[in-house]
Amino acid sequence: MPTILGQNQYGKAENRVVKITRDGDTHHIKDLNVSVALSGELDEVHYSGSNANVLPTDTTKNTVFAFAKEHGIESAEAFGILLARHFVDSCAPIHRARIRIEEYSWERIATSDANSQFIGADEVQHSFVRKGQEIRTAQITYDGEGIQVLSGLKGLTVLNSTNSEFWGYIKDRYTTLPEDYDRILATEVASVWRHNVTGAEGERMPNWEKSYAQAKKNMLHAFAETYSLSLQQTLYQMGVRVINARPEIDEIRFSMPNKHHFKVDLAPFGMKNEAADGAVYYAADRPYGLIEATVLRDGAEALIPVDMTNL
Ligand SMILES: O=c1[nH]c(=O)c2[nH]c(=O)[nH]c2[nH]1
Repeated sequence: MPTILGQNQYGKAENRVVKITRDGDTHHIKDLNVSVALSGELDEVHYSGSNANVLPTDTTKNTVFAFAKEHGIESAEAFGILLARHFVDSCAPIHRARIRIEEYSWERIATSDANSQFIGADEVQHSFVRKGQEIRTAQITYDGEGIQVLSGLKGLTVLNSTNSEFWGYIKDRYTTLPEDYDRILATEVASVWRHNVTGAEGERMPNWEKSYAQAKKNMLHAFAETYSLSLQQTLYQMGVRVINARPEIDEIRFSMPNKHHFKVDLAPFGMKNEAADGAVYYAADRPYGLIEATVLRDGAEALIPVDMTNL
């Protein structure tokens, strides 16, 4: 049976690069997990084993670390753009580069303790505690012409202890869920948004750090401020808020598990357990409802993949 090679890509995955920048005694930290995937004229290495067009994955790893030293890491997005352009523009057989980045954030340890050896300082300039909140993500793809920048986050867990209802749904012979007029709404937000940059010569890039902070802030505010009749409605409002607030973002997709909190039946113990009185809930971890949707600026093209598990 004749066979042919299909889609293929290669590169070094999960390069854990930590860059410290010193500003006098004040240190700054960038902590990234960078994965490189290259594609192009790579049929021969699969068919005959000829490595003539192969830039070793080991070299792609070295490039990540060397670029961190040479250029610094201003933001995950800016670093990813530099790398993607480098691989495609400097290596003829490579036609496309995809750089995926996870960023772990750190905050300074505050020491207002009188016994601290760092007298007078509220924060130790070189001591950090890992932030337990979300992981920031970025994916940059470059094909020699256009650039696509997807930014995002995952693991951002949020909860509203009221202002959420769920009722009026279809009821068939298998429906047992009681209608709820005051429930907990909790989810772990995973989101990816697309910037309307093209990579054209002379194009002004967004301030990536500010754009990220504002996108996150807007989605959190929308989560808190939406009186919710369903998680779907809340999700849509979160997307609307980001698109309306950030002109550089044209598309945003969310994957949000409904982290169910069920009121425990305390009737056997002669106790009422109502939301209005402050209830006790059982936090179930699975199964969970999984609510996913994209929100687009009117006229924008939907380009974020439906399955964003690996983004
Ligand atoms: O916000 C919700 N959306 C649903 O589609 C759904 N389905 C369900 O059982 N509970 C919920 N909650």
